[in-house]
Amino acid sequence: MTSRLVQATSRFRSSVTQVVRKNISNKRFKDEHISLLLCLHHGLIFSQVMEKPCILATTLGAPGGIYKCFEPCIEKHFTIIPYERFVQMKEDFADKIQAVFVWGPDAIKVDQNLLQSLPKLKAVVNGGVGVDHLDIPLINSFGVKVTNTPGVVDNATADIGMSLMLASARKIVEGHNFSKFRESDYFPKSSLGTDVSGATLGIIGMGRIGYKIAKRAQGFEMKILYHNRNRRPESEERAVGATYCASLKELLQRSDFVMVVVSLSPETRKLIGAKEFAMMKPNSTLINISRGLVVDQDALVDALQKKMIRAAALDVTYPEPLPRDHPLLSFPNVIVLPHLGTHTVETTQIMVERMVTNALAAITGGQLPDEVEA
Ligand SMILES: O=C(O)C(=O)CO
Repeated sequence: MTSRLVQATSRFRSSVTQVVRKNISNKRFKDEHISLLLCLHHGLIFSQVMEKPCILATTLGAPGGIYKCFEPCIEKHFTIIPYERFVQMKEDFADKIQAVFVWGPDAIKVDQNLLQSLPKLKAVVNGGVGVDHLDIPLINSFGVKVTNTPGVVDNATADIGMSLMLASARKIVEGHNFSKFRESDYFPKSSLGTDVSGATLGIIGMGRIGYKIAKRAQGFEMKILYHNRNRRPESEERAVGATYCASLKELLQRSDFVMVVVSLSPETRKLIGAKEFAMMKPNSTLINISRGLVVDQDALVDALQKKMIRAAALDVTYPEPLPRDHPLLSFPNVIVLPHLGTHTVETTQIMVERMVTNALAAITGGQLPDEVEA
């Protein structure tokens, strides 16, 4: 009798599992259905459905989670647990998650609590290059590695920097708004732009992205200055004709466009503040594509109000996005983007593939292509 019951239960489990699997792979079940089934049959089918290693994806499924369309590339190797589902069913997922995927300064904090709740975690895998939002020593103290995607983001981020510089110089956003909402037929003369060609560009931070910007600026016949922790005579100065400024002050005093590309660290936090704005030319433009906190935003508002600089163009702010009533959004000469540095289909695809490679390496104990050391 007992053995017949065991056999019947086992047949029932296997037919339920097959139905669930088929419907998951055909995408006929919605997330809620899957969650419900997993709850109902927890213990019966769970281990069979979750046969791939699990990752916790922190913003994949969020409203506007742009990475959703890249799920197939991840799902080849992993079962994705969106953060929202994890929060609802922590006990079910906690000991199955082996990697956490985060995208830049994500809404979700990888903190002590989260790390403590994931005993099988091997890696925190970051999309993008900046890892200032991750406490690497803390993460490493749990025996967990951190990876990012260097190199992959350089062209797209440099392109955003150039787009912001050109858009600000040539009043692209103001011109568009005039065309769309105009109250008269004449674009005001006071709205004349300024030349990029032949102007002086000061790049703060001559890493891989700074170098890509310098290469692009060369095509615009710009004079290129740079300020960096280390001088880069071989690759940067000779290749792109950039001139090193040992002091930030010199760069600020000489540049028509100041492009901030440094990564955020305790040394670069509020690197550009009231003192620095006072050094800039009154017709200069500040472009920030690094992290919002590298610029003191209150000092920027003050500098714009006092016309100490001509304009600002920002891909990054704090917070992101800015509240709609933030004073920076009230200036016609300020462009604010919602951190679009890497947002192209091609770059994001490569970024996700690199994240998958890093996660697989961490889980299988292989060599990590992009480990970030503390
Ligand atoms: O790669 C990053 O960290 C970025 O923020 C690109 O904009």
